[in-house]
Amino acid sequence: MAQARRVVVKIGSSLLFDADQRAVAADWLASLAADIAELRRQGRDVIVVSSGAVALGRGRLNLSPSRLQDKQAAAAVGQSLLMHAWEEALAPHGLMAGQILLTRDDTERRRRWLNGRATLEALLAHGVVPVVNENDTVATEEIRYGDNDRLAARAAQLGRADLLVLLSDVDGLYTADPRRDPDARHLPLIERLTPDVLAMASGANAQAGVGTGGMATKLAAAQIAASAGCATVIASGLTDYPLRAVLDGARASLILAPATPLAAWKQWIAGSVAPGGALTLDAGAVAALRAGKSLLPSGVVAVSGDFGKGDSVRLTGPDGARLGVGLASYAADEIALIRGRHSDALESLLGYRGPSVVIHRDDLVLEDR
Ligand SMILES: Nc1ncnc2c1ncn2[C@@H]1O[C@H](COP(=O)(O)OP(=O)(O)O)[C@@H](O)[C@H]1O
Ligand SMILES: N[C@@H](CCC(=O)OP(=O)(O)O)C(=O)O
Repeated sequence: MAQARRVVVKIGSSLLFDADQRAVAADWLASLAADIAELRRQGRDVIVVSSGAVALGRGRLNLSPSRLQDKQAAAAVGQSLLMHAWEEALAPHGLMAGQILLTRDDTERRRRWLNGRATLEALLAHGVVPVVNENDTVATEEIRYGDNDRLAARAAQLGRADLLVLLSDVDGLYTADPRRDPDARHLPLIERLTPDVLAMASGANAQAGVGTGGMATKLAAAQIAASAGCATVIASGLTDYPLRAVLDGARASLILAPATPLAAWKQWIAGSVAPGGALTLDAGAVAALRAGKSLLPSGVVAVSGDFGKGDSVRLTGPDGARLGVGLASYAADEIALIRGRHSDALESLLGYRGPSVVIHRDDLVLEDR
């Protein structure tokens, strides 16, 4: 955590909701908010993934829903209570909360993904703490995450975080469920999530009552995060100032990621996307890209194919030589309009203010010469 540039912190319902008081665990949340403020003072971006809407809504409505639509109704009531709690906790530190509600669909469709990513970046640029939860009111079984551990991993991927912190009621991964097996050993460092490691975790803890995850979903989340170049820490949220405790050396489990977020993102672009079109560039643009710059509209000579914003496109030089592949910030018909033009002219040509580049350098993978 002391090295991370961008941290996603996930808080489960059982930590945020005080079941005895049937209300937000306000003092604990205030201590977590102080930790978040401290991380931000250190120059780190923080994204929160917070459960608790269903639990809070149940309390307010005084019902124990079992049908999906009743849980969704509880979430609708509880989500505003949840955001209010975050606003109140962050305000003493001069911080604002910004609500982001996602379904699995939003993180699987590329255009929505890019929009979500842009919003997240804009919130962080404005100094806001994004507070992410599942969009429970519209999520049906097919498009639900169901637990916020995996949602948190997707948020980490969306935000290109380098650390995901899953705060739980247990201080990390053990060789077996420590509630059931007194001989279970704590594992401080997991270099790779092998099948043996994955088999150590069991599913949801029926006793806990609120929350849906269990250790198995935490490891599933850590796997998603690792593939996006993000390490995961599983730590106890049962103490006040839980992030400070981890920084001070409290027992926790660290699951490493094999690459950096940017390298993982570029591998994904290079490997898993079939290009939907092509751009021919002039010699100046080729030289600029080789020097590590983004692609400006002025360097695009020709567009082919019918691709949308966020789709991958092949890039070729003026002589037809293959240059690489990248994700387009604009659709093919828009690039046809703005190609060869200066970035200043884009707004009047397109009728809205979009990105100043056709392909951002982070979204670009060049072939070796
Ligand atoms: N191998 C394991 N190591 C640690 N905890 C485990 C393991 N297998 C199962 N568990 C259980 O997972 C629980 C954590 O999951 P859960 O209660 O869903 O957390 P949260 O509500 O914080 O998401 C622990 O309290 C523990 O009983
Ligand atoms: N979106 C739901 C949370 C789902 C859930 O319980 O997740 P978790 O606490 O990770 O087991 C809510 O806000 O109540």
